[in-house]
Amino acid sequence: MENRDPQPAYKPKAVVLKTMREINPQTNDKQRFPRKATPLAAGRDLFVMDIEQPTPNFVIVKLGLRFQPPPNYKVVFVPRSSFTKTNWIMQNSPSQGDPDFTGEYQLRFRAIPIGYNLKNAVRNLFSTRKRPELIYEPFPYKLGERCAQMFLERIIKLSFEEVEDFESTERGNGGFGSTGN
Ligand SMILES: O=c1ccn([C@H]2C[C@H](O)[C@@H](COP(=O)(O)OP(=O)(O)OP(=O)(O)O)O2)c(=O)[nH]1
Repeated sequence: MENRDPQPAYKPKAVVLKTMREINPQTNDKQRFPRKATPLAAGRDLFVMDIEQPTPNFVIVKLGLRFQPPPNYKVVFVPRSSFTKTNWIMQNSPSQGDPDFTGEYQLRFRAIPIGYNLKNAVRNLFSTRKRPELIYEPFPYKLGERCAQMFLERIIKLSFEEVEDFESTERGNGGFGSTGN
């Protein structure tokens, strides 16, 4: 009998992403390669391959990866949703990787203060040795742990057309809550 399945399995052809790895001798871990958490996951999880913390509220994570996407593609990095359980943010999320960028990818994170050290604040009034007044949560990801996810996206070619007016819309200039809660 003829197969009349209205939704035949969609098997898109993979776009090949040329990849180079920076192996950190400290981890020397080739296993930690962009990985899907489940077979149908949309993104590939990324691992902390190197980490620097210049200040208590600033962390640079090196992903140990360089990519050369085909010309009309870019890589995009976004945090894992579980990251919202922490008081850290990926500062330029969603971060974009240009197809002509050949360096090692890094992600930059900032902490939101979770408290105030009153004792240090008072001490700072009387001392030249400054102590930290704001309190931050420790950065949640350690070397080798999953820290974000990546996507490959098509770049849409853009050209601008300057016009005098737009077709009117129901929303018009309304934003920032104009449609109610
Ligand atoms: O989180 C990020 C964001 C970007 N990049 C790399 C890839 C990207 O192609 C390049 C430049 O990024 P972008 O154009 O967003 O940065 P910019 O601040 O405009 O700097 P530039 O003058 O280098 O373009 O930096 C990262 O490694 N991590």
